[in-house]
Amino acid sequence: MPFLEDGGDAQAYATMSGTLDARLLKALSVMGFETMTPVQQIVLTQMPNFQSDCLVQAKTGTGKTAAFLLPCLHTLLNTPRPLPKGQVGVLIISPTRELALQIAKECDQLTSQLGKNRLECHVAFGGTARASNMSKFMNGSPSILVATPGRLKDYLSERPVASRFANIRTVILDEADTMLESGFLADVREILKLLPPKSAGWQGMCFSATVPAKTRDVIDCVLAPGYCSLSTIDKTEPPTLERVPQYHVIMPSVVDTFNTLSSLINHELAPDSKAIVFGVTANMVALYSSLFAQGLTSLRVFELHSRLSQNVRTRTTSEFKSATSGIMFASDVIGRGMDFPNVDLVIQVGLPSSAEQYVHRVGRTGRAGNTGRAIILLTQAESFFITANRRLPIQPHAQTAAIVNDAIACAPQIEQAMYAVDETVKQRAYSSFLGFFAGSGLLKPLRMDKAGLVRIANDMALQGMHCPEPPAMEKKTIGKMGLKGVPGFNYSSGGATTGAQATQPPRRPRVAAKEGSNGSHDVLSPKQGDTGAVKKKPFRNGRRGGNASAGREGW
Ligand SMILES: Nc1ncnc2c1ncn2[C@@H]1O[C@H](COP(=O)(O)OP(=O)(O)OP(=O)(O)O)[C@@H](O)[C@H]1O
Repeated sequence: MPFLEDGGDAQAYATMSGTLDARLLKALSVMGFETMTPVQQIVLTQMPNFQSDCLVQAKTGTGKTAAFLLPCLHTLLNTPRPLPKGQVGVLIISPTRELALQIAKECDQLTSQLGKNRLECHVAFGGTARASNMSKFMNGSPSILVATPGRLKDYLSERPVASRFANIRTVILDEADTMLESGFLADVREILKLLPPKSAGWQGMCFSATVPAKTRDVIDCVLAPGYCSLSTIDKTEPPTLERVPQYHVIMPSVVDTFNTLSSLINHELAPDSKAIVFGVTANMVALYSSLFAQGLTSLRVFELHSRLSQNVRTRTTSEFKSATSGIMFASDVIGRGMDFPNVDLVIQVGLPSSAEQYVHRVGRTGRAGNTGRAIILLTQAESFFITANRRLPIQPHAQTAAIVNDAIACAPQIEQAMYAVDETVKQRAYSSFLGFFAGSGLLKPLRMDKAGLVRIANDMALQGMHCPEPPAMEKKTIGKMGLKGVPGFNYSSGGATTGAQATQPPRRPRVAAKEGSNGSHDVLSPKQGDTGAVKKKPFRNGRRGGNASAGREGW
């Protein structure tokens, strides 16, 4: 299918005959890739040569994976210095496990026509058995490795494994802006120290939809001076795809989240829809998913976040990829790069970690030339995100009033469904909500003190989750969140709650808050062998950093 974002003539892959390896061209044809996407075209026709260092920027969902795989695979297949057996020639570093698997799959498809000269592509990421994976790697002939930073660092710390990289030809950072953010940068630097030096001549490639100015400072970790910079993005355009109209729905407070989300889903989704709903923390996502699985939607409910086992994550990813309809409640583990075909709607509940993350999440729809819609559901207090990011083309949802009104009618059904949700799920969601806010740096710009945060969390638990009392919290956990001594908690002592100590009477809050899993958005924790944690600062100009309009009464 030709897919050019802005119209114009798509160049056929057939025109690359003689330039691109014939076996790769055959594989592209088998995959149904007849014409190049703009990023593929710019890389394959404008890079000085296929071995050049490059920084490539293109919008989400426009085919960056093939754009970085094709030049390096061509080089591997046509080099006068064939790769010694067992040596890794191409290393792709990806921020998430799911993305690593997706890239490896596309690589296998592109190398499917090599016959007995096939190139082995291996993956390495956390959450899987280290020993058996490593022995598979050591006993195989991996020419290509797709890895997440944590597990890769771990692999490289073993000398026999590191020796497999002595002939490395290309190092690729996918989602380069994430890989070069503070949470990951240390890992990336560490990995580069364990690889042959840049002076050994390997090619560096950095691909991303967004390249914030600050990441350019560190890009020289991977790219040699004078690298080629390519972009298919017109700087005057909004950073998301034009074909994805984007809307906001503003609800009064966080207590209204569940009813309003239900109303929004009723308004937006048809029986054949395929949608992703992003929540801010893994445990909030788990709550949405448990709630909506109580018969609130006729669509099949999928759940994906870091608190699930890797087996479940992998199975869910593959099932949602092939599903023709369904609703996936997800955290940022799939916020970037993941390609789920035919997603027609993306809903974001609460604040994304940054404007860039907002853009990446929107990019889960409207992919490969398809259409899609994106909606962000915020509380009144969180609506500063819209004004702080005017460059994002987010319009008020035309049916906001009806959606917010109909939320009231959804209340009885939500209440019933909430009773059926496991108390542990609610407790974890409550705790993650507190943890996120307490550690987010958002309290100050929202003019909310710690006692106010606990009050709002309790309101959400009592009125939103219909808990009989605020979920019990261990003193130790409260201390870790920096909330020691803050009134309003229902302390547990080794599992038993002492509810009388601090339960507040149910009270309709004037405002709301949002989320967090142990104080963090659910983006790849280095502990899970995935990525670095998101840095949490208040928003400003698209990044967290504070905003004058954020401090509404009630926060
Ligand atoms: N030349 C092509 N012709 C048809 N389909 C293509 C072509 N190139 C890529 N695709 C399809 O487009 C979709 C998006 O590709 P891909 O996942 O590589 O995008 P991306 O730019 O890496 O996205 P993100 O920024 O979200 O990481 C995939 O389903 C892929 O199979």
